[in-house]
Amino acid sequence: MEGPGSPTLDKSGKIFVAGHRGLVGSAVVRKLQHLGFTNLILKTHSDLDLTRQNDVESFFSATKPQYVILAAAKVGGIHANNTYPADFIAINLQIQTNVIDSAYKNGVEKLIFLGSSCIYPKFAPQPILENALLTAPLEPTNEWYAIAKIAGIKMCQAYRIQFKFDAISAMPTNLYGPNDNFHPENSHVLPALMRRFHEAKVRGDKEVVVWGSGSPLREFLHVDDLADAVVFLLDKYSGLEHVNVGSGKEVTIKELAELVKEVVGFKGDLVWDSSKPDGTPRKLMDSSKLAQLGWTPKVSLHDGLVDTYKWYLENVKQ
Ligand SMILES: NC(=O)C1=CN([C@@H]2O[C@H](COP(=O)(O)OP(=O)(O)OC[C@H]3O[C@@H](n4cnc5c(N)ncnc54)[C@H](OP(=O)(O)O)[C@@H]3O)[C@@H](O)[C@H]2O)C=CC1
Ligand SMILES: C[C@H]1O[C@H](OP(=O)(O)OP(=O)(O)OC[C@H]2O[C@@H](n3cnc4c(=O)[nH]c(N)nc43)[C@H](O)[C@@H]2O)[C@@H](O)[C@@H](O)C1=O
Repeated sequence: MEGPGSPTLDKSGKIFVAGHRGLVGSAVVRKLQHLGFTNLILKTHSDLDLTRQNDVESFFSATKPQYVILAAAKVGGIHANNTYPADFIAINLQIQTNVIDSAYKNGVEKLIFLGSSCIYPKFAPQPILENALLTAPLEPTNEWYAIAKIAGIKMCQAYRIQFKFDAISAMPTNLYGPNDNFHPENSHVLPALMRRFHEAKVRGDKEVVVWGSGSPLREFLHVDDLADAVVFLLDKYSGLEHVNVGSGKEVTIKELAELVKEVVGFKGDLVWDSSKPDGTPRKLMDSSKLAQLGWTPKVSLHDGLVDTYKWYLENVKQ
């Protein structure tokens, strides 16, 4: 699944993929390896804790990467964001500040920072254009994470303006795929439901509980598409403004739950737990800027779900 044209990036150049064992980082590594990049710098969280400024500075000064893909972050679904606000703001601010600053100081040629569609106002006009940023209040369940991500965008812009550092930002929509987090409470909706339906099918349960009202709309993108877009932007884009990365297709949570149920093969009923938050009612991004640059997604939600469930069966289930 490749974007148009082969990247002009130096395939033997050192690329530091921060967060390479996560959903996004692992997909980026697969993509880079497929394209023939040979010099990937990969450090686990225990090898290098990116919240520790001195360690990050020593790492950059010793390795001098040419490119940086910043996919390490404190990430989670609506419950995790709502329950651990201090972690979501502090860890993300620390990681991104350390990495962006050290990358600049150590001569990195290009850096891409990953934000999220939750940076936009809760009631932003839909589909959401890049210029909706900072025009109205955020969704309260994830404002701490969103504020950190907005600070990351602004830090890339500030370093570009003051130091001519080629740091860009991509704003992905809700992602899913291999190496997602399938934690029962702290994950995002899609992996949470896949696991819950699978376990209910195995146990022969009659019902599965789904959170909220089912009415919120979400836009989902397969992580292989996102990885393709990240490499595309690293290669082709050097602007001040962040770039939305979405599929352009949205479903209600009820429609998503029905789709996951079908793919997993669970035959029982859905029960809605209205004590759980819905979060933002709708967050469909306008990704026409990326389309005009020459990139469009390829993986349909149905095919992506089939692919992810196959991965889940082979890698996660007990
Ligand atoms: N998943 C999604 O739906 C979306 C994700 N994004 C963005 O994409 C990026 C990647 O997210 P995703 O892949 O889903 O997240 P994951 O949680 O799957 O991966 C995050 C990675 O970061 C690493 N990490 C976390 N803290 C540290 C640290 N202190 N030092 C070193 N490594 C650390 C984790 O390692 P370990 O597990 O060992 O801690 C993990 O490998 C994030 O910036 C996120 O905001 C944007 C929109 C949607
Ligand atoms: C990517 C994005 O992800 C987060 O925002 P979110 O889109 O609201 O995240 P979510 O995937 O957790 O929920 C989507 C919807 O789905 C409903 N829902 C039903 N049942 C389950 C369920 O079982 N688990 C979860 N998590 N949600 C469920 C849930 O109630 C909500 O209405 C941000 O915090 C932030 O991290 C961010 O940027």
